[in-house]
Amino acid sequence: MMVQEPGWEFGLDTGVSTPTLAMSATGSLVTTGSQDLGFNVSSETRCSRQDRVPVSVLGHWGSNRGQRDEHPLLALQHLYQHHLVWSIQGWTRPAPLSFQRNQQCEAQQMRGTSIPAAAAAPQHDDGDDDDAIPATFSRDVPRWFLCLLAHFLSATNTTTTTSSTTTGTSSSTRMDVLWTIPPLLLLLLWSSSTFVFYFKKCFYVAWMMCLAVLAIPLCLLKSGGRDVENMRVIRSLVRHVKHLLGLRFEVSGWEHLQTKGPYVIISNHQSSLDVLGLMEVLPDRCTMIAKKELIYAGTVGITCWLGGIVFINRKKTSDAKSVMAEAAKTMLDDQIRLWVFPEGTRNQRGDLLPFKKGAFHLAVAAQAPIIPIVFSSYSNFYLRKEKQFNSGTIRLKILPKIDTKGMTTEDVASLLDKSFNLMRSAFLEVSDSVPQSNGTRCH
Ligand SMILES: CCCCCCCCCCCCCCCC(=O)SCCNC(=O)CCNC(=O)[C@H](O)C(C)(C)COP(=O)(O)OP(=O)(O)OC[C@H]1O[C@@H](n2cnc3c(N)ncnc32)[C@H](O)[C@@H]1OP(=O)(O)O
Ligand SMILES: CCCCCCCC/C=C\CCCCCCCC(=O)OC[C@@H](O)COP(=O)(O)O
Repeated sequence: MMVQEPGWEFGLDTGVSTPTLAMSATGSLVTTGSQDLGFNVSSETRCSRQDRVPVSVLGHWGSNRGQRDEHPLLALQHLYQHHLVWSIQGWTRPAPLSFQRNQQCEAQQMRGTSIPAAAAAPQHDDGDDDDAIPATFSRDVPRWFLCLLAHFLSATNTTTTTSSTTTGTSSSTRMDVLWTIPPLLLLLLWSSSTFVFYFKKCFYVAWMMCLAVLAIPLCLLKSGGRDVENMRVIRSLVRHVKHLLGLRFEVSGWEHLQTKGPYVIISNHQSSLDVLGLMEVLPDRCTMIAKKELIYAGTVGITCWLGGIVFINRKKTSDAKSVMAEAAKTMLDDQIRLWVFPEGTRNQRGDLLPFKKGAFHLAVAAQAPIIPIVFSSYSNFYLRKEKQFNSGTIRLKILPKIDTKGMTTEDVASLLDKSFNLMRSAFLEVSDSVPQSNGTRCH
């Protein structure tokens, strides 16, 4: 249900007396849990201290609790009770909000959908009445944070206005602005989980790119070119990245990786973060099958090529099949292990996607065993839609090998089914028992 409900105002107490603080209050209401409440409140405005920001409430109340037809304001009230946070330009901290009915639209609203009494009347926050919408939310965006932001904005403003007249003043205010950036960054990291989400993602990609710059000469020195042995270099360079992102791995079933000779590892694929878990358990002489687009990922692409990664064109099955048939031969000739993501794409839907057949054809062609590895669900610390990237624990479960000796292409379908069922139940099991995220503050 989409409901447009104009004429409600959020009073936004900025806590800052400067009239220069301009805010674009475009945001969405999100819960700290993982429910998709699908409720948006948006407004673009400039405001100063205690301005009332006119917003239109646009939303659909899509929880799975049978409340679809609920009035959006009642839904909003409900959300408040569930500790939702108000996000302004991506800062997801509870902001001091107050609620007031816009007189101009009163008539319009009376004609439209009925408005629940609790939401319609301005309320007073007595601090312990959880059933009403409080008039002012006391879980403030810290005042000093807003002061610093205001300082930053006014310093930027001063720089623009003074730079044309006095060079000295301009450079000192520029220094002022520069000095404001690190604490501002820290404060944003502290106060906004959305900012943390983007920051960590950008940091991850940038850091991996930098590590790859280091990896390229090291790989060339080690092997003189493309060689699976370069994966040792890559593995040791990537191992520490988990600490920087606040991630922890709990690995079980190490003994199943003690298999000699070539084998095919299959695992579920949730995100590019899988690389961290992969490097945690990567056996010697093991490389991966990857989509060919990865080779164009700058320094990371070059490193992947140097590590002997086999690139396939997923859009051309015949090409992919012949590359994988070649890989089966190389596995045997060079005693190599291959890691395949049989889902064929990233998937974070809380279950496994149906498997593609390539990995099983590969194992049968090389008569090599399959070792399934399951990564627990990332949903307890990483939510792409909700822009959450907290610290967390990932369970990696290495399952016993599945032999393929004597199998032919006829057996591929049953081999796939067997592997899928084993991995699916292991995935549900490890995801169920995985500890919850350490919270938004522990990044
Ligand atoms: C220092 C720091 C630096 C940075 C450090 C970087 C670290 C370095 C980490 C890298 C980490 C990489 C991570 C990448 C992760 C991905 O790139 S995931 C995406 C790429 N991977 C895959 O797609 C693998 C899985 N896909 C497959 O196996 C698919 O089967 C294929 C081969 C692509 C074909 O796909 P499809 O045509 O869509 O579907 P599918 O139904 O499976 O096959 C169609 C037909 O072909 C047949 N077929 C399929 N495969 C074969 C085969 N091999 N032989 C014979 N017949 C076959 C099937 O039997 C089927 O025929 P029918 O049985 O139905 O008659
Ligand atoms: C053309 C660009 C390819 C994307 C690579 C972006 C560069 C990322 C840089 C640093 C991250 C470090 C490790 C990267 C390895 C991630 C490989 C990956 O996760 O590829 C996605 C692929 O499994 C499935 O792709 P789709 O889900 O079908 O889409």
